Amino acid sequence: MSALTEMKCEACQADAPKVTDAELAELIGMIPDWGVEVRDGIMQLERVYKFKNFKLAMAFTNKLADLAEAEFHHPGILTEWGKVTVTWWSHSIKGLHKNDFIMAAKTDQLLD
Ligand SMILES: C[C@H](O)[C@H](O)[C@H]1CNC2=NC(N)=NC(=O)C2=N1
Repeated sequence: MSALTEMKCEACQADAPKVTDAELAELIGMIPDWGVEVRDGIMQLERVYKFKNFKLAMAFTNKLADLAEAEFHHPGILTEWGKVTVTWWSHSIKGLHKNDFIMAAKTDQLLD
């Protein structure tokens, strides 16, 4: 159980600061299975989860949807046969907020 999974997302206002480079370096080290991608200039966290079939991939997707609703912070999700690609970033600031790292850690917990 990492410190991130103990935290709750905070309401992310449009003027909320993006994580600094130093915060990014510290936080990404707490979610070692996640990578950083930049798409259309927006920094995002991304991980691909592998499953035995589509039914298991979909079950994971539905659990993730419940988590997102509970935290009111929502991922990008690509669900395919045997894999789910999850992407976290904060729409309101067009970049990464601590919320995204919290949600990535909580996404990993869905596998437990
Ligand atoms: C309209 C806006 O996207 C929503 O109000 C909330 C809910 N979910 C959200 N999810 C994410 N990832 N970022 C947001 O800024 C966000 N804002």
